[in-house]
Amino acid sequence: MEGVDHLADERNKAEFDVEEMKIVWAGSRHAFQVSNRISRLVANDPIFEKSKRAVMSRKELFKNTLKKSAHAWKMINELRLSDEESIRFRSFMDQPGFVDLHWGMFVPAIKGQGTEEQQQKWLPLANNMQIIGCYAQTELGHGSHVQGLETTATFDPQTDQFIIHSPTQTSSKWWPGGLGKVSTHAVVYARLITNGKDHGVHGFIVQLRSLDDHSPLPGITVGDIGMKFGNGAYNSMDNGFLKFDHFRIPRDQMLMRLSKVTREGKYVASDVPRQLVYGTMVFVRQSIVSNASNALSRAVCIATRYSAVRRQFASQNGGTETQVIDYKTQQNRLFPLLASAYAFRFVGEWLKWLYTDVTQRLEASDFATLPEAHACTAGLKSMTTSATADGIEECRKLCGGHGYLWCSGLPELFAVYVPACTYEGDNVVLQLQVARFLMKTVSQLGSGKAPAGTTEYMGRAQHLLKCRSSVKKAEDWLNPGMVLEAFEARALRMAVSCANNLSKFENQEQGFSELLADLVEAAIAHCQLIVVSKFIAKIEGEIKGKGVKNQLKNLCYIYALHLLHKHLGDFLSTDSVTPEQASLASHQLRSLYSQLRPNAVALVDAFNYTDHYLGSVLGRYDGNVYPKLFEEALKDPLNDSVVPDGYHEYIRPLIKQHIRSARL
Ligand SMILES: CCCCCCCCCCCCCCCCCCC/C=C/C(=O)SCCNC(=O)CCNC(=O)[C@H](O)C(C)(C)COP(=O)(O)OP(=O)(O)OC[C@H]1O[C@@H](n2cnc3c(N)ncnc32)[C@H](O)[C@@H]1OP(=O)(O)O
Ligand SMILES: Cc1cc2nc3c(=O)[nH]c(=O)nc-3n(C[C@H](O)[C@H](O)[C@H](O)COP(=O)(O)OP(=O)(O)OC[C@H]3O[C@@H](n4cnc5c(N)ncnc54)[C@H](O)[C@@H]3O)c2cc1C
Repeated sequence: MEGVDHLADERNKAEFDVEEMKIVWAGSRHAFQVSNRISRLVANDPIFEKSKRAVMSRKELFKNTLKKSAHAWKMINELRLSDEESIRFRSFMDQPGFVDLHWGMFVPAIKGQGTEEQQQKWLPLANNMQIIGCYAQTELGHGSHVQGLETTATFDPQTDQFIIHSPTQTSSKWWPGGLGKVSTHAVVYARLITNGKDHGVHGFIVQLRSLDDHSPLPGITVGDIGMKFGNGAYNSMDNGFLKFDHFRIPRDQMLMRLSKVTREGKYVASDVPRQLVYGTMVFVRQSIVSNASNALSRAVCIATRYSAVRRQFASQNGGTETQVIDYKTQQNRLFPLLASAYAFRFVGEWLKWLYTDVTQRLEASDFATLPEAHACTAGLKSMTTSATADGIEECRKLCGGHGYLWCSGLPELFAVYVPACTYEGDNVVLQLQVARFLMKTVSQLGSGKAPAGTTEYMGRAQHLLKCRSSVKKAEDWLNPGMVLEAFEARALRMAVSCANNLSKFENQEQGFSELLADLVEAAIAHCQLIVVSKFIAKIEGEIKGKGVKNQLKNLCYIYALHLLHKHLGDFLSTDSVTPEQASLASHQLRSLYSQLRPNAVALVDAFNYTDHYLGSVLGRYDGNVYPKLFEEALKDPLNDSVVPDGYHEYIRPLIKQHIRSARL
């Protein structure tokens, strides 16, 4: 029934102040107000309608993205929206497009790697979108191995120019978003060569297309790399290829904040770590962690509301059928994902703080925390995106058959989200960076250099390598100290075990490659510890609103104990818990699920998502699922006619042939 809230009973059960939880979720009252206002602004504008994306051709979808982006830009300017509001605007617009790379990577690359002079020249043009840029790093032959890139930038002292060239087919740029059809400029990563010497990979600002008619400049071959996974989905983005044929740019278009080439062709490296050339990736990895909580919370919101609407099988005493959310199996699959969405939100907030802190330190030439910032951004990007991609797919299954329908919103969400496990660094490659960092930290234990930040716990190795968990009853698993100790012991023991095994190899690099799988596991254990510890820190802070803290505590322990259950092998094999303690954890987890159950719908309402943003018939706020599923079905182009196109060519002859042969 239209206008009826089919989830009203669920909402009435809530034991906490949902409005206050909305503020916790948003991060602050101000952030909530911005999100609330901007999400409704987007939802109420018909230009941002998105339900037809699955049936649009690639060209229609791309043009629709251009239209939406241009309209968004007009509104942003007319309404004089702040940066924060504009970022929210883009997020609620919910359509991947060239603007993401322009604002998300091109502009940050110039800010991070350009000199003051270069920033003054290029940023006003980029900020006004008089030029549109992308981030052209990956090539056909190399993505992960950045030092293996083949594009060259050779300095020509005669003309004071760099000659940008793609010497092989594998050196063609391949994948950059916004490159295929839109970008006028790119930050291109190429091997810098001066006087015949290769100085490794550096960034250059390169104009690709004419600002008059958009045609590629002579010496540039550029286009789109073709359709990607899923209908609609990430196909709104023009990921592109790019080949240079001895293309010339002025010397001052090398991004020279970190190192430079003089008029005479002398290469001058500054004393800052060369890894700062990877700074844009660190920035984006940090933002991807916050985005993981957005994507996962959307999927969880859909699956939770639908699980409360959906009923299957009568209870034993007859009567009404059971809401599927009441099955313990459903809770065991769904509630940890709900808890993960909150966990990733809070670790995302913390990572933003860490990123701001390291940026300020770098400006003051303090590079001490750079390795940790790299390890945290890489590891958390990897861990949260993998868990989110798996979580979205689990939510689809939690919605049964209807979850597979496009209008559930879940297939498209999955198709758009899943490349996050690959872009900005393949998730395994990134965990190996964390593992390297951990092995270095372990090797320095006892050297007098106390580990700090997220590896501080390793400084308590003497205790953590020996301790036995003191959990004796199920409620002990609600003790933050006991939970943390189990996670710290597991992470440290896995890292130390890897380090011990590594030390048995004469050649460290060979040992590292033999032990890759174990190293990844150790890195994941460390990252999970970070997420658990930041969630615990959150619930130990000040939290307003009736019952809000209590709900967050339940979510925090569900998050931690489900990880313990999922990775029980690690916890048992490292003796971090006993089988009896593990069984007490499972008991506690079941009890937490029961406590969470009446609050489940209210906990997803706290995300404050509009129906437009969710884009799901199953996740509608009012729970009016069945009539709307019919409405959606009837909108499908196949239902435009009763007898389908192709009947006369292909169905009728078959049937007629059958009738003829049956008569014979
Ligand atoms: C119209 C509306 C407008 C409104 C406006 C709205 C605004 C909208 C904003 C939108 C924002 C959206 C956000 C963006 C969306 C993103 C979309 C995705 C697009 C995807 C882009 C990409 O994928 S770009 C390409 C990414 N590529 C990679 O990630 C490559 C992965 N590989 C690497 O990073 C590295 O090569 C490595 C980490 C694998 C290292 O390899 P290697 O060992 O060979 O390294 P080195 O020898 O170079 O270095 C070794 C040494 O350095 C340390 N190190 C490595 N990386 C770093 C680092 N980043 N920082 C610090 N240190 C680093 C490494 O650990 C080693 O240290 P040792 O001590 O020597 O061990
Ligand atoms: C949707 C999308 C958007 C993108 N946008 C951009 C963009 O805007 N700009 C840009 O420059 N790039 C972009 N990329 C490229 C992206 O950054 C790379 O694809 C990514 O970094 C992975 O690199 P790769 O493709 O070389 O994977 P590969 O490294 O070839 O990975 C293949 C397999 O090998 C494994 N592997 C590789 N190295 C190791 C190792 N050392 N140890 C163990 N296993 C290993 C990986 O785990 C993986 O299983 C985009 C990619 C996608 C999918």
